[in-house]
Amino acid sequence: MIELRRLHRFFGVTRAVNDISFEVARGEVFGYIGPNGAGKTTSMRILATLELPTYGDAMVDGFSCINDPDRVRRRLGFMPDYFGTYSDVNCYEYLDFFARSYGLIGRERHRALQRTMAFTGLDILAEKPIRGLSKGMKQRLCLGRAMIHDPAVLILDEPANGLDPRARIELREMIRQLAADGKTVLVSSHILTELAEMCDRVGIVERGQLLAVGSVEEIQKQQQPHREVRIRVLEGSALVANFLGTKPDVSAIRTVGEEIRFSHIGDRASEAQLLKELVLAGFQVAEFVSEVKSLEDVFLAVTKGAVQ
Ligand SMILES: Nc1ncnc2c1ncn2[C@@H]1O[C@H](COP(=O)(O)OP(=O)(O)OP(=O)(O)O)[C@@H](O)[C@H]1O
Repeated sequence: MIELRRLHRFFGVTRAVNDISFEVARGEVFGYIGPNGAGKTTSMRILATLELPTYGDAMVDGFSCINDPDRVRRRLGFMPDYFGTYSDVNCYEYLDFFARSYGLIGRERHRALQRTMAFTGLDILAEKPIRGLSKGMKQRLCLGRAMIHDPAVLILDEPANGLDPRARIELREMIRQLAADGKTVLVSSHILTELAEMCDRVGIVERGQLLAVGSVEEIQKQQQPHREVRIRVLEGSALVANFLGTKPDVSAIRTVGEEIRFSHIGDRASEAQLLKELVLAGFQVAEFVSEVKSLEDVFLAVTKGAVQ
């Protein structure tokens, strides 16, 4: 549904986007992560047809942002990182204005407004003037504005910026719900942990370049192919250590009391197989924990902290 094809955008000597390519499938939530100035906003603005690339192209549902901007706009909702809200209108009037701008009329517009206000939880605040809304509610309103024409693709530029923990969780749930409804979502952030739970895949960008792409687990595997595993048995840890020593994908075995730690090369399935073998060998395994690097760790391993 989204495709960046060798996308470039230069501003003078600044290579804001420098040869970025990736694809996002229907119903997927893709996290676009990078430090300030990495090029996230610029590539999202190109997808939203607000900016033209220097080279390359960006596609939405198969339509080019350069050659077919009107078709792209029909299929895409964009929530910018800074958005203007008209403070003297109420929530209903604000969304109604955008519904009319998208050419929705009559019953269709009414249904779009009902659907959007119910989804964003703004139905109870329909009459409230925008100047009286909290930051979290304004963010919901802006999400509502981006989805009023029921687009297949949503581009959300740092939507969680400045939200309190509860509002962040609510936003995450709304994004997951959109994906469950078949929408494709590209969401950016420089707050890494915030994206880990809501994204199917992430792309890490820095200085206009895509440094890594895939699920957090895949990127973690590329960075460090083995995982640290910690197991606890009720008794016989020395025997377990001997048993593990016979396995070719296990190394660096350490025993502390009834706890055994080791490095394991393999995926989740081979870990589960190892656990099964331990249990079948008669060991009473009380705990089996595999430590996956957090998104934060992956990000630090991939990026260099460079700015331009
Ligand atoms: N219109 C412009 N003119 C000149 N330089 C620009 C322009 N827009 C962006 N840049 C530069 O391009 C680079 C990438 O900026 P961009 O806003 O895309 O990054 P970002 O990853 O979205 O960062 P942030 O998290 O701060 O929003 C930066 O160095 C920025 O200064």
